[in-house]
Amino acid sequence: MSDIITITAPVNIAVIKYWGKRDEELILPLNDSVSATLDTNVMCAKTSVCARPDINENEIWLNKIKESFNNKRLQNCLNEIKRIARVQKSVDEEFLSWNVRIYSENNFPTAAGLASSAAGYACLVTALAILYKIKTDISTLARLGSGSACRSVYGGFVRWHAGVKPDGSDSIASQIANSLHWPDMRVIILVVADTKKHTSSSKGMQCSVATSELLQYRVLHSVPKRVDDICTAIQKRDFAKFAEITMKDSNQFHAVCLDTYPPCVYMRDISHSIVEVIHRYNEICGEVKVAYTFDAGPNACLYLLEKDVPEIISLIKQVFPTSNPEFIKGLSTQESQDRDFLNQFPIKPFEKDLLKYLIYTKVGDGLQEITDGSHLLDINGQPVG
Ligand SMILES: Nc1ncnc2c1ncn2[C@@H]1O[C@H](COP(=O)(O)OP(=O)(O)OP(=O)(O)O)[C@@H](O)[C@H]1O
Ligand SMILES: C[C@@](O)(CCOP(=O)(O)OP(=O)(O)O)CC(=O)O
Repeated sequence: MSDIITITAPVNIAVIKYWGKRDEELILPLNDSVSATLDTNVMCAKTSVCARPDINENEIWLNKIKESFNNKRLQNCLNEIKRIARVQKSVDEEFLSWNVRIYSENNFPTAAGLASSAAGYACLVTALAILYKIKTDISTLARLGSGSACRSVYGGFVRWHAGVKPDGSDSIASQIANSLHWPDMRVIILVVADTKKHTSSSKGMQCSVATSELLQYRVLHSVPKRVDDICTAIQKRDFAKFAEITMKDSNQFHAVCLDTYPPCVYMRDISHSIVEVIHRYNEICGEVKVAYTFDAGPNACLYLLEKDVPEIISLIKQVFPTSNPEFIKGLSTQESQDRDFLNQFPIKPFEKDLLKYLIYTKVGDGLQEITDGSHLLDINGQPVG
């Protein structure tokens, strides 16, 4: 019988996007990417695992529902961890013969373009690596589940190095700066839709690699310089530069999606309206105070500094009116009292409830092992509650 191992893992949102693989099986990217890891107190995946002789087949439960284990990525992760355990002789053969139960929950919408797979796989492989007592680079294991998951292993600002080796051994994530480096950096996620998206990132990027000429240009000419420049901007805490690169990279990524044949359309009218509002706001301020970025979905992720949060929240509520009494989730915040500024803002309010809610959060730490006993499985390996 094994102990129960429980891990929490964060979501990460890329500012230089990963889009396109050079190896589908090993999940090796065409380009480096850079992200910020978000606070697990607001958004996280939590996973408990155990191995027992009385579990008849490997099981995975996601958000209280038993899912099929017949999932290639999941099996690749488990097989690789067991292979390493055999090589390192970290557990005995009997332990290796037992089946596992994986029980995972996300405290935010799954498969909605909010990086659930990143948090989920980072959590899962870390819990299994501890269960099988192996010593290895966790980001490499997480990458086998979902590329972007390798960046959720670390807190703060993270770079995933594409690497050049065919076996992927140099395709790993590393920390650029920890979560305390830029303490006033804040993140607001504007949730337009929290339902499952039509074209998964995996399918979408496969199609882009096959058909988009712009993707080739992006990989060769745009990303290398942007990655260097944004790492420098992060080191120097140069918000204006960080923001400009973030927005340009999001725009180019979605241009690649449209250059894909047939096109992958992830942004919606409301997404484009958010882009317009942010550019108008920055223009009026005479400096770049807020950046937007969009993953493979319509939801916007805004990066901004803490001092500007009240004004931006008030502006969003004015331009995108809501009837949701619980519109703001996450950290507590205040709103701006500067009615003059808001009254003079040149974009008139859109129709009500285009935005479902927003999540206010900050840059946070990476993975954490839960040692206070709040597991999702009890001592008999059964789901708690
Ligand atoms: N906590 C979890 N544990 C294990 N697997 C998970 C977990 N959360 C999500 N997943 C896996 O990730 C899949 C969702 O990945 P998908 O890439 O479609 O969406 P997303 O990660 O929310 O969006 P994106 O990657 O575009 O930001 C789920 O169907 C499931 O297989
Ligand atoms: C747009 C993105 O969010 C794409 C993420 O793609 P995934 O990591 O979900 O793809 P797979 O490796 O196929 O699982 C950009 C990013 O996070 O860098």
